[in-house]
Amino acid sequence: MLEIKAVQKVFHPGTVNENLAIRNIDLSVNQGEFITVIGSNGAGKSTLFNLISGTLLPSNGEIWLHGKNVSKQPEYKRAKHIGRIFQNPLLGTAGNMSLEDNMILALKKGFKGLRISLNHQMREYFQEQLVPLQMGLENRLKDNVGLLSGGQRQALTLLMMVLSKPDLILLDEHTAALDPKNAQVVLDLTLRYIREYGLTTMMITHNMHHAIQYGDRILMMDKGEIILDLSGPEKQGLTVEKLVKKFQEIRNTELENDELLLS
Ligand SMILES: Nc1ncnc2c1ncn2[C@@H]1O[C@H](COP(=O)(O)OP(=O)(O)OP(=O)(O)O)[C@@H](O)[C@H]1O
Repeated sequence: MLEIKAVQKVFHPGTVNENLAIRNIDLSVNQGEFITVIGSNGAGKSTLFNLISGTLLPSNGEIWLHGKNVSKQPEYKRAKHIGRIFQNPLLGTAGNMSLEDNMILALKKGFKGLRISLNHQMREYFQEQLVPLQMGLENRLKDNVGLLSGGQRQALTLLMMVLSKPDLILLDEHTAALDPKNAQVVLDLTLRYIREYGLTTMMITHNMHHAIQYGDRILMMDKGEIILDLSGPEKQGLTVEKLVKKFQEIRNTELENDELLLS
């Protein structure tokens, strides 16, 4: 469903600050696949997501989504098909709008153009959706989202993303800014939604244990390249130690820092 063909991204080309952030990436993502993405700081993970979502356009190469070349398509057009959640819990929802208004916006996006208005039935539907979060949000439909905690807000962002029925979801360290308890709640919810709705997902994490434990496939990035791409039995037998060893074999070097090992 997503094809990345020989994509490169150069920042500040032709200047002293020229930076080849994405070297030459080929990647094919299948429908329903759950991919974890790891790599040290500056490896190019977020830049790759920016290229997929259209925040950035590639310097070379092509990006295809559902058989369509979207390489030059602006972000707002791709946003109909791609849901993205960032580390910052404030980014996915509008803090100055109520929960119900936020949710109706997400629902409208999911029904792509249908007129939907907020009525009693809709409120009941929203409440039904919020109950499983176990955060009491079903009783706070009229509260401004700005009043919610970071964990509550990130859980709401996830729910809204599911309501908007994206074809592909990009999770950019979306639990990293939360305290451990809320991070686990949001991660569990993420895994539940991915399973229940068969969401095609790419998830950046600095937690190698999570990267190994979850998903069908693991990508390791380094210096703008995908240096490891494991799935099936190869992924099942992985441990953090084996991953580190593989990195060292591929790069013929010690890890430059222990960022990859943070857990
Ligand atoms: N908008 C930008 N302008 C210039 N350089 C950028 C820009 N965005 C990223 N870079 C550079 O591209 C390289 C890759 O950065 P990127 O943010 O993709 O790494 P990352 O793997 O997501 O790292 P981290 O784990 O620290 O978030 C870095 O050298 C970074 O400085």
